[in-house]
Amino acid sequence: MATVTASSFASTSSNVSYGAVSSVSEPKTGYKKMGFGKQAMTHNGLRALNTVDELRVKIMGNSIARQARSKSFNSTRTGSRPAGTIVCGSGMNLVFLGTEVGPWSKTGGLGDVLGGLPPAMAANGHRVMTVSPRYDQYKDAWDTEVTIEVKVGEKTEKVRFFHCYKRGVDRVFVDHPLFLEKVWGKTASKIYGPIAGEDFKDNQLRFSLLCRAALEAPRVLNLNSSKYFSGPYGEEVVFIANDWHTALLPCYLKAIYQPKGIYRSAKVAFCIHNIAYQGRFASADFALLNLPDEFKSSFDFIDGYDKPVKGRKINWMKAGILESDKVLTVSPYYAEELVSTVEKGVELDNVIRKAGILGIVNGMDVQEWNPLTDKYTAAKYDASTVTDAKPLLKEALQAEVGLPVDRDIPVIGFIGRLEEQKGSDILIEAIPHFIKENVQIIVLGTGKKPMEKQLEQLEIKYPDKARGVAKFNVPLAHMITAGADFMLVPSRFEPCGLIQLHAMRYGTVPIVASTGGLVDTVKEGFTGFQMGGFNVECEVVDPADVQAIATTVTRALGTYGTPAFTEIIGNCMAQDLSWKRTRDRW
Ligand SMILES: Nc1ncnc2c1ncn2[C@@H]1O[C@H](COP(=O)(O)OP(=O)(O)O[C@H]2O[C@H](CO)[C@@H](O)[C@H](O)[C@H]2O)[C@@H](O)[C@H]1O
Ligand SMILES: OC[C@H]1O[C@H](O[C@H]2[C@H](O)[C@@H](O)[C@@H](O[C@H]3[C@H](O)[C@@H](O)[C@@H](O)O[C@@H]3CO)O[C@@H]2CO)[C@H](O)[C@@H](O)[C@@H]1O
Repeated sequence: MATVTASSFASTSSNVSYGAVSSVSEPKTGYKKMGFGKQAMTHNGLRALNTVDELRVKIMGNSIARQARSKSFNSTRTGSRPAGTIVCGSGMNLVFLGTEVGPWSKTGGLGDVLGGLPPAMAANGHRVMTVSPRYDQYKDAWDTEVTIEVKVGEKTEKVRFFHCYKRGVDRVFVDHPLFLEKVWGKTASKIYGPIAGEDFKDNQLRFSLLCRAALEAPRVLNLNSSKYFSGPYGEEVVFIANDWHTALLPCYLKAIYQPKGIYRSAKVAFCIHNIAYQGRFASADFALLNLPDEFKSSFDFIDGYDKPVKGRKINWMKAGILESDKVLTVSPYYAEELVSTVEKGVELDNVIRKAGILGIVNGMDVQEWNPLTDKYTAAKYDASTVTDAKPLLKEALQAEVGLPVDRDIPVIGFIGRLEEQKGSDILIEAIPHFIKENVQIIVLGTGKKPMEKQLEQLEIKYPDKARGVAKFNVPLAHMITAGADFMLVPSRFEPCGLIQLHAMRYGTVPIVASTGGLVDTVKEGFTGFQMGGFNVECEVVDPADVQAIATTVTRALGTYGTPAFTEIIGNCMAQDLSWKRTRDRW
């Protein structure tokens, strides 16, 4: 069988060539007609397929090509492959769909996963594409000049695809004013709404368009990105839809494509990164989605809340769960939690129980988060030099945020979106209980305005001890991860959490709430400190949780500078936290 090794991708830079395109007319495609026009693009790297039939011929050819390839991979490598056949390596054609894809767009961990997991899957021999919105004029992604037309709401929208090839992955960006003109690159804050907590009114249309485009991309983009794969991905595809924004993909697949004989064997995996965001809307909005009535029951949902309307509504995530072939989430413990109670499953526990769920713990992007090469930190280090580097990095961090510079004071960091999930409100109440210790604390986050205000108060209340930075600041996130001694993760719930993974790789000891992936990834006394589970009610700050933070922080500070602390740092840094660890399960 053909195998593609990680190292063969490691050095692969993009060899996508779009050639001379100036005189090429645009292929206008209309799904309604199921034809893609006859104007094939003549540039080297990419052309639009002429007809659906042509696509089918290619796919049939592909299975023949695959049989031949299993006899001799070398002949494929040396270029004897017939032009236009799809080469799938030994793996599958994977198409990840998400609203965030790092480093191009990110408000949090979803962007990290869509950034880091696909290259790991590519290195495992799969052909991998990600599809996400083009929120900015990305300087590294080129116009494929392939356009399609899709029905969104009551209108037919023209969508254009941009593309680049990085780390073995075809990164496809969906270009439409609903994304770029709304967001203009402000992807840390404006992907979902004008401000945190407020959604764009047309989000259903935006994400409907995204799902429609994602179903077209594997068919219409004739990608020749690497020497291992060529031609369109075709129909033998596994889609990996991520979170509620992508829940329409399995629905459109079943409603629009499969009845026409297209994507017959395609499968959809639906990955839940956060059950807290489900996409609940008024029932009447079902009409916007352009789905047949038989899908209504998958969306139908009743809750006791008035938002966005009282009582009966539609729930995108529910439909994503029910209409997909496989439901995944980002850690085994979170998978258990989701089906354990109504509260932890956020009223979808019964639906998930019915569908079944598999939890696979997240990996982290060890390329972006590497203490030996980190472009944002002043000293580079690994496990053998961590004790020398940490004091320098700590001093740089203290100076950066304006705290007294003193390498002997243990520093605690916090990084996260300021939502109830992350427990920053509990932390704020806990700080007075431990701030009298020899300690400094630096809190970085953006999100809900009242929580940002709480952060900004820290400096006023504890000028020599605490700083709150209400900004989305990637360099500072790296500096905190490297320069702090402890990383506090006081989440009410945490599907997986990447902060603690980043921290451990940098020899920064995590102090975590015992929930979700924090349970799976941080071992009490070995790689960090567990605080116990917190009250998941978001409206209250439970005094017991405040106390748990204070007690555990004091306990952790007690180990600072001891051989036990050094051992924990060593244990943290000795782990393989990369996607390699979990990609086989995926
Ligand atoms: N102000 C700021 N400035 C700079 N960087 C910031 C920042 N605030 C957050 N970040 C970054 O955003 C990422 C946060 O990732 P997490 O996985 O911890 O949480 P999130 O809740 O967003 O993700 C959800 O999805 C992921 C992926 O599945 C799950 O791990 C997680 O549990 C789930 O809640 C980190 O890379 C962090 O550095
Ligand atoms: O990567 C970080 C997270 O990004 C996603 O979460 C976003 C969510 O999907 C959006 O719907 C929106 O959430 C807002 C929600 O819709 C609104 O009703 C209100 O409750 O405020 C929410 C926050 O603004 O923004 C979320 C990001 O902030 C992704 O779904 C998560 O898995 C990721 O954790």
